[in-house]
Amino acid sequence: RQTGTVETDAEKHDVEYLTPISIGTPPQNLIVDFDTGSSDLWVFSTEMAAKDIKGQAVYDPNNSSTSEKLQGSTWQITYGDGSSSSGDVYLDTVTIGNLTVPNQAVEAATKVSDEFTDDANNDGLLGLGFSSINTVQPTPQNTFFDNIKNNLDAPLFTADLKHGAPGSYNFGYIDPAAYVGNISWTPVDSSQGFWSFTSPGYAVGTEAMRNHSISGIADTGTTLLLLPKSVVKAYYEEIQGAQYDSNQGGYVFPCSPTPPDFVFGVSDGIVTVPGDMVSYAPVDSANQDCFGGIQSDTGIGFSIFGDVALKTSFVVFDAGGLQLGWGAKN
Ligand SMILES: CSC[C@H](NC(=O)[C@H](Cc1ccccc1)OC(=O)N1CCC(N)CC1)C(=O)N[C@@H](CC1CCCCC1)[C@@H](O)Cn1ccccc1=O
Repeated sequence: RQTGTVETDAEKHDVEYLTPISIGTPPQNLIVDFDTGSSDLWVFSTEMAAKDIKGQAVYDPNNSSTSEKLQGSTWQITYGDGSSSSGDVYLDTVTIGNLTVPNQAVEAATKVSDEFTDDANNDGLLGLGFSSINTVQPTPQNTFFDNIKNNLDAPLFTADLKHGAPGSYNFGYIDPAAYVGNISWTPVDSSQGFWSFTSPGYAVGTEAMRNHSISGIADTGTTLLLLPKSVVKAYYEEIQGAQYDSNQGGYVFPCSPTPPDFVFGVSDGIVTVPGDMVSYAPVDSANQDCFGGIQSDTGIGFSIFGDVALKTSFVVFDAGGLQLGWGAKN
């Protein structure tokens, strides 16, 4: 039985959290985005056109004595923000921290959309969703976590993302030093391949909780907290000068004073997103107006508890108990 831990770095404005992994023999080091909202491990590779690579590290299967091509297998993925990638598949050794999976499906990109080419810091994605939504054809492949979970002390991983500071992903154990008080547990519906749960209600600032079920997914790969239009409207109504800015594609408000906290329920507990974390980022160099970290989930079909919500807490993704645990950070 094993456990493992790896540090993840917050990019500017916590826009994404990037984590080092190594692939192949000898190990090739890449830095990727751990995404609990998807289930493919794909990386920039030597099979891509040179013009699509701008600063990223690439995986070279020919330079790994343990790589084995999964003949006839291909993959193609499109994300909620419209970005996409596709390619073919190798089995190879993948190591995260001190944990190694010898025959992990590594999806080598042959094509990526401009959003990925333009994100020089990100060499690929490591999906931590359920393997049922892996895109490899003809046979979907297991995620790193699914491959290793039976060798872990416990079939779970935790995300401890921080505001503007390195955080950590732990595998197989709950670090008691990472949280205070009790963890609030809520059941997960994995039928769509996501870490889906239903929050019983929310509150704006110091107001009383409103009974309003919000069904969504815990998604480390999404930057913002995307909620139902009615909830978002109720929140921004409490901020002087807040308005929907179609140019920015979301609600914008004066960066000061600090906006009210946003509180959402998790079964018998609550999670508080501090107002200063709701001011996602200044929209102009004058730093007058800020783009909101809480925006609408219109068109997605469910809410997304992205990094703005996750970085407030110590979050346990428990595949054994099929439950999510939210703990107050230490
Ligand atoms: C409505 S899901 C939007 C969400 N993509 C984001 O959150 C991007 C992340 C980002 C950050 C920095 C550079 C590039 C991209 O960031 C913004 O969209 N931002 C940040 C900056 C803000 N100014 C505007 C809003 C999204 O597709 N996530 C997926 C994983 C992403 C894909 C892009 C690369 C990073 C990981 C994924 O879990 C979302 N999923 C969740 C469930 C089902 C399908 C699905 O696909």
